[in-house]
Amino acid sequence: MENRTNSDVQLNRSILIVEDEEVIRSSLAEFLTSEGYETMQASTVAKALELARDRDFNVAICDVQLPDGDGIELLRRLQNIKPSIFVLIITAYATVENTISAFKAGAFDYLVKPVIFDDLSHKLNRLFEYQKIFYENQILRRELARSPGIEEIVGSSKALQKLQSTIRKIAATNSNVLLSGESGTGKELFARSIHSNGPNREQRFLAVNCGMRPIELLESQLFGSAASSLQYPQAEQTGVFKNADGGTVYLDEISQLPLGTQGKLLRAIEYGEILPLGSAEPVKVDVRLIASTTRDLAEMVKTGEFEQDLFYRLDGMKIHIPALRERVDDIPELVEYFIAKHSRKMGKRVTGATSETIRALMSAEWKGNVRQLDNAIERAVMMCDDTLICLNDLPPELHQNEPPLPDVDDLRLALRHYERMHITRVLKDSADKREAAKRLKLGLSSLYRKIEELDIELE
Ligand SMILES: Nc1ncnc2c1ncn2[C@@H]1O[C@H](COP(=O)(O)OP(=O)(O)OP(=O)(O)O)[C@@H](O)[C@H]1O
Repeated sequence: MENRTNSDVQLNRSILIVEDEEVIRSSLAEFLTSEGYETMQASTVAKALELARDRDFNVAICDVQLPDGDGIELLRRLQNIKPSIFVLIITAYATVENTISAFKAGAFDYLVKPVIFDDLSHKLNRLFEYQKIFYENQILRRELARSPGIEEIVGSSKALQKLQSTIRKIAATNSNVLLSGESGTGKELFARSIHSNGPNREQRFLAVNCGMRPIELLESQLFGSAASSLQYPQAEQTGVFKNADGGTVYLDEISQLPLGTQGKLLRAIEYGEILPLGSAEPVKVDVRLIASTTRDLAEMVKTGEFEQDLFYRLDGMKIHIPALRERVDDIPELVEYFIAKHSRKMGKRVTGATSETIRALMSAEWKGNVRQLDNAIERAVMMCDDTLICLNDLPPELHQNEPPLPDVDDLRLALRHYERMHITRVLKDSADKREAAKRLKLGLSSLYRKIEELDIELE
């Protein structure tokens, strides 16, 4: 557990001043510098947004009337770029309308012109005090939510909710389970969750990778071996089936289990009995078996690579974990979770990602699924010099080939852009349009209509 206390929260004391009147702007800058703050100055909305993208600050003081827009609109756009920003609005008159619209838009407080420095100083002190408590609470909430040892399955897409509900039902039964899905989708995490929600949660959960070779080592790891027979002195003598007696054995990538070993496993399932290597004495065991596979076991039965009876024993309780690209709605939550995890580990204060970064992450292919996303975020947190991860912090392959993202706020245009990117990618990855339509869960004629509507170029 990380030893972080509330007093570790170090606030960034840079302030952006957005004011078109040069005299007011520079006198504010001079006063704030003398109070120990770092300042940046902008005279227009455009310049303020440019600075917000490039520089690190979390407080802005904005005039309500600017040559190219108004301060309230600027506040909204600043919050899009830096969601954690605190804004003080400067108004010419303290009218009720002005004040209400500033607070409604999310301003922390407002100042009336001419700005009284004492008043400004007082409001900034209050703001920084509040900001400190805000960050401390955020850290505490995360610490509480992510206590080590508790397996957390992150995401709330429809697919994941359905999966969680199936898992809860299956977990309670103590039956054997087969988890299928691409590498990195979270099969082991789900296996642990099944175990810890099951009746034998107090007992052990032991995992073995079925790709382990040579076969004797794998078998002695699984079923144990009589001491005299040990060719491999490092092998376990008791084996995981016995060590996990009463609990769960997780067989990772069961498709790699040699045929001979599959027969022995079937015996363990059917009769609750194992035969340690080099022993003539069967040993009784009572374990829940959870196996995972990235391959289609039914196909392997057809080609004679997988024992049919073992397949039937496992396939009854099969759960498929969808690939990450099939549940993109989980990505923002996973990103937040991994940012918190890695920034805590690295002692950094990265609190999120810009919306264009989230968009890029949601349109990536994620062949390595959640594991690849976890690695990408770890790298991004390491690269990030700000409080928010931006596109350039991502591994190059994740943003170099992206078509330019629309610089628009219009939701319909942004969705159209995303839809176009998504359909183009699925088309590229599919053998033909029929397959693409199936993957997109669209009728073939709807796919043709989309291609035309969205002006998608076909290769
Ligand atoms: N929904 C999730 N929430 C949080 N972390 C996740 C989630 N899914 C996967 N992970 C994390 O992603 C990584 C890969 O998951 P895991 O090892 O369970 O995948 P797997 O499908 O068993 O992979 P493989 O087939 O390669 O063994 C782990 O660090 C896991 O904790």
